[in-house]
Formats: sequence, C-alpha cells, structure tokens
Amino acid sequence: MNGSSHANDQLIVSDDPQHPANHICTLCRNFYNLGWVTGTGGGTSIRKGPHIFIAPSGVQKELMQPENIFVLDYATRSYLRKPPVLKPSACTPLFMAAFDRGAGCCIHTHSQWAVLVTLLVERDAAQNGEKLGDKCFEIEMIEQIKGIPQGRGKQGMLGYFDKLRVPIIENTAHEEDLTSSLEVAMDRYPDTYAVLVRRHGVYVWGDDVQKAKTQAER
Ligand SMILES: CSCCC(=O)C(=O)COP(=O)(O)O
Ligand SMILES: [Zn+2]
Repeated sequence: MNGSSHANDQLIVSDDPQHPANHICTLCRNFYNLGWVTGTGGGTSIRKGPHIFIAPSGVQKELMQPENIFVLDYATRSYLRKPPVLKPSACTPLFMAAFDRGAGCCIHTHSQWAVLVTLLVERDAAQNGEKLGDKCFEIEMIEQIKGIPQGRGKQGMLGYFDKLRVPIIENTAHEEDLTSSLEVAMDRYPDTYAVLVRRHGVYVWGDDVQKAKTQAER
C-alpha cells in the first residue's frame, strides 16, 4: 500500500521498530501469519501518551505501511493525521473503550480458535437448555492461564487452579455496533482483559503492547 506525504507525517515516521506506526504493521503481519487477521478482518490500536494509533479499515492488514496509520488525539477524539482515501478501522470505538479503561494496546482478531470457543459455548448452552445471555468461556487447570493478570489494579497473575472467565457478547451486523455490549461486558467483568464476540472473534487488551500481545497469544 502506497501512501502520499501530508500533514503531521512526523507522527508516524520513525526508525524505531517499537514506534506504534511501525509496531502496528509488524504485529498485523505476524497476526496474519497466525491466521488471526485474514481477509481484511481484525486490527490493532496502540496508545502512546496523548496519541492513539489506528489501522485503516477494509485493507489487508498484513500489507499496511506506517503511512497508512491514523493518529487520533485521545483527549479531544479528533484526528491529527488522516491518510487520504482510507477510513479508520470500524473497530475504533471498541479500541477506545479499552483505552478508556486504562489499556495501552487493543488487539482484535478473527482467530478461528476464538470463533470455535464461542460456538462450543453456544452448543453447550443449547444442550443444557440454558440461555446464552450472560455466558462466559470458562477455563481452569491449563498452564497458559498463568500468563493472564489477576485483573486491573490487582497484583500478580492467575494461578493454574484459578478460573479464567472471558465474557462473550453477541455479534452485530456492523463492527461499531458492538461497542455498547463490549462496554457492558468490560464493566461487568472488570478483571477481564478479553471479550469474545460470538461467531466473529475476540478483543484482547493490555496495559501495554507487550502485555496485549502475549495475552492474545495465550
Ligand atoms: C470482513 S471484516 C468485517 C469487519 C471486521 O470484522 C473487522 O474486524 C475489520 O474491521 P476494519 O474496519 O478494521 O477493517
Ligand atoms: Zn472483526
């Protein structure tokens, strides 16, 4: 994807691979190779100080270049940098919900594992005659749990015998319409760092990029 030069390019030009504009492109390339952001689905957003860096909508996320990245001023919610032609990710209001709750990075994937989990929970609920309403994916006694923090503002990680609960929300026709149910789930489960979207994927966030990435990989 080629970008043209325009205002506020200094916000996205850096030799530092950890700069959010570079980092989002690298992460999305890696997520593509994991099968997490196939087609044009999924995306990643990073907060750095007063700025939110956001991938464009409807593009092959593995092909993005730093010049394709949008920059939003967190305080005013106005765009400081808008690449021409492109639109910001439809996930933007969902990413903002994570930033409003202290996240430094939010990752949305269409991981087939995440989708499968939501289908299994749906099937189990149907078999048991239970309503789907407030269903979570629950798991315990699995090593990977030890890499998930206890919760925001809490010290330490979950232990092997702890139960990890990941809320599941229902999918909507348009990504941005997920915002209110994502916010309800985030507030009902304040310790969670992820919300599954039934028949769609997952949102995972963390205090910083490294934590969001490793928590998404669990
Ligand atoms: C075929 S992808 C539909 C939208 C979606 O689920 C998604 O994650 C991608 O949104 P974006 O606007 O970032 O392309
Ligand atoms: Zn999606």
